[in-house]
Amino acid sequence: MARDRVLIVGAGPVGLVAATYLASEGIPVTVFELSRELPEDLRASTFHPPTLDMLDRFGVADACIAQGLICPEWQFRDRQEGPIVTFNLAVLANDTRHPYRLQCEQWKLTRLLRAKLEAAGTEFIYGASATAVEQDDDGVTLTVTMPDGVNETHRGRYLIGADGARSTVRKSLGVAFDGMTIPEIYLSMSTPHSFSDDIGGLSNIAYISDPEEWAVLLRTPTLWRVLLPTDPSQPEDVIKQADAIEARLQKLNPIDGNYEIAHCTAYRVHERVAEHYVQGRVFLAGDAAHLNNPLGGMGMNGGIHDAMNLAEKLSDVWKGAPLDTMERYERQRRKVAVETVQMQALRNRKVLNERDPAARRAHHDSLRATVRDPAKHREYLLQSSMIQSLRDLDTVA
Ligand SMILES: O=C(O)CCc1cccc(O)c1
Repeated sequence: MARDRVLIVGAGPVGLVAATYLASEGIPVTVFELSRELPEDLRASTFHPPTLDMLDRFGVADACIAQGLICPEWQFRDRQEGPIVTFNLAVLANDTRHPYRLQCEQWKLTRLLRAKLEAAGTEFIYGASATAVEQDDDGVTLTVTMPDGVNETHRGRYLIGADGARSTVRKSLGVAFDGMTIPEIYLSMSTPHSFSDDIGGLSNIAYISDPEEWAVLLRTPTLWRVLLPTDPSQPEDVIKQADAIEARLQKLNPIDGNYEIAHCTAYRVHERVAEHYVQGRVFLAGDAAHLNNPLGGMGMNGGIHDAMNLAEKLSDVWKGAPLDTMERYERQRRKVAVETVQMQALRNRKVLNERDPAARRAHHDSLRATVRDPAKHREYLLQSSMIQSLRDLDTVA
């Protein structure tokens, strides 16, 4: 007999949001995490308005807001021309309870959710490296290798793979993950240096276009994050060399003295969507199901939206709805990944590094016209804040 529970692989925001939803419905959950502790590194830090609205359900939105930075504005700038437009999320006041972007490190959310789950008696198994998933008519069997090298098997009624881009769950199901790798390496850094002290009128979130080297500047409660595209033919250790980083930051924003670098990573970026999100009793969510470039901060948010949609339907299934209810999860959320998130992320990258001066000018003019017109301004922000994609879900059978 299957142990009567849902197994969740991955204790990132996606896995823990799904776990919290299910636990709040009285459904027993076991969470498996590869690391020995919840990771505290700097990953996603942007929370869009509807994600905060969702987190309200668990009583954690206010605690994230208290630990984060409320950003009602974000900017599009150009390295040569300076500010092009400033979007103001206050125009969404009637569309969301949180008309702003919140900059808050994702680990603050996972800590809050874990505390809630632990208080509710949810089982966490750390250091568990998932190696295989099998299923039969009664349930699923997850095999994990523990830090001492011992293999364990765990049974459950259903399994959620929220185990990230290299998802073992997805691989174990043999689900294709087609798409492409972007021909750039992204160099992501953080520094305590305050860019807004040097650059007049700089918003806390700024996308800066340039035909040679676009940039993103993003402020978190304690640091500024900088994202730069990098030639992929260079080895990672060369890209991350201190003097190379210093030269690039000085070119972006010259200062006296050197930049202090708190954190630096270089990563390859993929645009991929899993062929299936649902295979019998096993479901994929977040990066395990879809990957896109980070421009626009849609990765973690989209993953949390997956987790809410999935958990709501799985909760119905647990209470007696047919298993094929889950197929609609795939139809709805896969469509969002392909038709909205991926398209938007690719467009964001294209406009940042547009080389044709006429096309660049046309884009800047179109942004200015959008911000000038209140209806267009709101419509643009409904899209970029991921509200519209949630509203459109109802149109999917
Ligand atoms: O657009 C966003 O919200 C995230 C873009 C970004 C900024 C800084 C570092 C990084 O890895 C991504």
